[in-house]
Parts: sequence; structure tokens; C-alpha cells
Amino acid sequence: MREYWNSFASLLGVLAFCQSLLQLIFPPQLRFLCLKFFNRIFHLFSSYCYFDITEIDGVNTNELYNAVQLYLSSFVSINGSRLSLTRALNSSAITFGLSNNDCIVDTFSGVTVLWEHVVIQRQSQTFSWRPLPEEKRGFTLRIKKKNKSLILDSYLDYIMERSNEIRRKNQDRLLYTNSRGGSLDSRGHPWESVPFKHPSTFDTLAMHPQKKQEIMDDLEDFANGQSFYQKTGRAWKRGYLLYGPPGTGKSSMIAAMANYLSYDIYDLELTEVHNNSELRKLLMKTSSKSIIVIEDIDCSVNLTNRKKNNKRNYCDPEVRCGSGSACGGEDGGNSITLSGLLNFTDGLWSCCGSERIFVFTTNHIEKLDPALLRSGRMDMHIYMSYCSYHALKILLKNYLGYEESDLDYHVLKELSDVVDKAEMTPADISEVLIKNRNYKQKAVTELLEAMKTRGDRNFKCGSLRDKISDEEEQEKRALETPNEGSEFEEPCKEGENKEKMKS
Ligand SMILES: Nc1ncnc2c1ncn2[C@@H]1O[C@H](COP(=O)(O)OP(=O)(O)OP(=O)(O)O)[C@@H](O)[C@H]1O
Ligand SMILES: [Mg+2]
Repeated sequence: MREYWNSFASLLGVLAFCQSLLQLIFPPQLRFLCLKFFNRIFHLFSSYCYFDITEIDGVNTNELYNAVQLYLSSFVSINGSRLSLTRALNSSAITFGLSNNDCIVDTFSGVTVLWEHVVIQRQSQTFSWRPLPEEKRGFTLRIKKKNKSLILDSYLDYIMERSNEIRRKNQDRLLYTNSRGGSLDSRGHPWESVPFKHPSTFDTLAMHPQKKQEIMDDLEDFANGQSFYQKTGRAWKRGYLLYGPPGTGKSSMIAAMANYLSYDIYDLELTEVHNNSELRKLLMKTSSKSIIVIEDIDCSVNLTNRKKNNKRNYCDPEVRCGSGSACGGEDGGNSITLSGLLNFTDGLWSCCGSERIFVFTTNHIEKLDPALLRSGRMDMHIYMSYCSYHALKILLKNYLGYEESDLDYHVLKELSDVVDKAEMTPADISEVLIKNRNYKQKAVTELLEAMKTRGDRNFKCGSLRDKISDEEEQEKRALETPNEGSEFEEPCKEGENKEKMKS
């Protein structure tokens, strides 16, 4: 063994001598050719092969470099002693990276590979429209030659997939809106985005735990269902219809879904979309792993297959078609139609991306065209109900930090007796609790009072419940369009007023 080392050391000595001789005697070009030759010989007899992934590929950023950096960041934080730290734009997470010229070992399908982060100072800068960074960065992947074909493709695919996942997890969610009314931004995008920081989660959402679990399981199945959707020949998308009175948590549920799956949200404002083809273009510009939301679908536009004289109908010349512009028919030119919307969610175009969720919300499911409700269209219909006893317990925990065991048995009994009769929305209850959140006892007492009063009134007003929610919805619309608004009144009286007005 010692002899072996001796001969190896003398070989290295000879090589070093040859190199210095080369430097002395030969011109640089010849030296370069010799080095290249030695390099070739070395690689020929080496059992490894090497792949360079440079940061900049020509003048473009190499996506694979960024992907490898993110992928390695997921485990270098545990192994490394010297790491580089970065925080990307729109991200609240810090990413770890290999420092310059550091190495890390990874194992994939039982095969061990070595990654080296290579950083070299760039020589003189030649003129370029886009100045290059002063350092030339890249990763070198070392794989045993015999394993190259076995893992290279699948390993790189795996890295791309993992890095996308990490990027999504690290980055803040984005909320997109099409409020620019069909115009495009400088990069040709019809959507505007802001960071989405809604704190609603399934933990804070007040609804029956069993129902909540069902929805979470459904979302989970969907997100992990790529192979299922492929096997069954179905487009990888899912539709949810959330319906129920105002203030029962439909928007909060959408935020909770987005936070649960780490998806972006596209809030589609139908009133800003001029026709079906614009709707299709918007769809094409949405990304995968996103939730496309249309809120209050019943009152966004006139979405029925039948022609009605509705004042929101886009074919009303005063509403949509300006002077001189021709008004299309049901599927034509200048209007959004139900069939256009159904194509948006169901048709061939809806599959131009994958892993997308459509969520429609409405306060009045009965006003929707049956075509929207047909099975297979909206996969799950979720009723967001008035506050139940289970939901109330979640609200008491959220706002006052009260567990069930913290409350007196009699108070709990009273709350459970009155909560269903009160027919208060979680939003109503939240308001009472927020107002008194620093005085917990008072908050509970006041809530009980409010519930009893509401329960008594419901008992007296009886069947006016539907009219109440009608009025509540009108209040909501009035807030959205202040000119048409009216004064707030007690819901019960409003119902009565409406009756009087009618008579
Ligand atoms: N189920 C719920 N769980 C927790 N909080 C809720 C729930 N429902 C309503 N809230 C509270 O009430 C407020 C209004 O709720 P949200 O906007 O989600 O209601 P909505 O059903 O979307 O109403 P609308 O039909 O008017 O759009 C929220 O800010 C939230 O704090
Ligand atoms: Mg809402």
C-alpha cells in the first residue's frame, strides 16, 4: 500500500513537473490543447460523469439552476456548516443554499450523487445589452457512469417538481383580479396581483367539524389525485358551489381552501369581462394550482339560457353596448352567456392548465340556472348555514380563547338551546364577540342576550326568514353601489316594510 502511495506521489510530481515545463516552453494555445487532452484522458478512465448546470444559459436565466438551488436548499439546511441565505421577492421564508464551491451528497432511487456549487470570477466583461453578473455560478452534478441513464431524466424531473413545490410553499399566496376591465399590463397579462394574506384557515372556520373534515379530505384527494384523473381520463379540476346567507363564511372558506392547499386565488369579476372570448383569454392566463373564484354568481351577470328582460343583461344597449357597437346574440360578440361560462369551467379550454379549482358563491342557489347545478358541473355543493352550536364553540375559542370546559354548564346549555332559534350568522356573532373581546364574561352574556332577542323576533316574524336574508343581501349590494343604498334597519322591520311597500 505504501509503495502504491509512493508511486502515486511520484506520478503527481512528474505531472506537476510536466505542467511547469509546458508553461515554460509552450505557448498558451498549445498549453490549453495539452490540458484539454489530459482532461479527456482523465475523463475516459474515470468512473464518473459530470453535468454542468450554469446559472445563465447564453443570455437567459437557466431555470434548472434555480430549481437545483431550491431543491438543495431543502436539505442543506440540516447538513451544511456554512450556508448562503436568501429571501425571494414576495416570499416570507428564508432559503438556505450551498456556499461557494461547497459540495453536498444526495441519494435518489438508491443512487448516490454529488452536487458541487461552482463560483468563478467572470473574466473581462464584453459588451452585452444585458450586463452579466460578475461571478459565473453553476452546479456540477457528479454521477457514476453506470447510473447515468438509470436516473438522470427522472432525477431532474423530480428536482423540477420538488422545487416548484418548495417555491409555492415559501412564496406568499397571490390574489389576482381582472379589475382592469380587459386591458393588459406591460407583459400582456390581463390579471393584476397582490400578496394574499388572508388569515382564515380551516381551524378558524366556524362550521360543523365533520363537514369541515369532509371538505378538507376532498381537497386533499384532489391535490394528490393526478394519477387518478389521468387514469380516468378526467380533466384535473374540481368545482365547489358555496351557498348560504350573507356572513356565513363563504369568502372565508375560499381563503381557508387557498391557505390549506397553498394555491393562488383568481377572483374573477364577471362584470369586467366583455364577452366569452375575453373570458377564455382570462382562463388561459391562469396558472395551475389555483382557485378561480366567481363570487355572487347569481347577480354578476344574467346567466340563464333563457332570454329574459333583466336590467343587468349585457345585451341591454344601455348597459353594455355603446352607441354604434353591435350587440351579439346569445353566444355572439358582446356578451357573456351561460354557455360561455360553462365552457369556461367545463369545455376543452378549461383543461389548458391543470390542478385548478373553480369556486362559485351565491346567496340564492334557487336563482341559479339548473345547467350550473347539473351533476358533474359543480362537484360539491356546500351549504354555509347560520351559526350552529358546533360553529359557536369555534367562534368562542377564536375570539375569547374559551374552550368548552372553560364555560359554565348552564351557560353552555342556554347557548345550545338558543343558537339554532336565533338564526344568527357567524358574522353577526363575531361582531358581538369582537366588541367585548377584552371582557370575556360580558361578551358571553351579551351574546346570549342578542341570541335570545333574535330568537324571540324570529318566532314572532316566523316565515319572514327568507325575506330577511333577501333584505340583508340588498344591504350588501347597496354597500357595493352606494348611490342605490338605503339606511340600515332592523332586519325584521325591513321584512315588514317590504311587505307594506308591496301592499
Ligand atoms: N363560518 C365562519 N367562520 C369564521 N368566521 C366567519 C364565518 N362566517 C363569517 N365569519 C366572519 O364574518 C365575516 C364575513 O364573512 P364572509 O365574508 O366569509 O361571509 P360571506 O358568506 O362570504 O358573506 P357574503 O355572502 O356577504 O359574501 C368574516 O370576516 C369572518 O370573520
Ligand atoms: Mg363573500
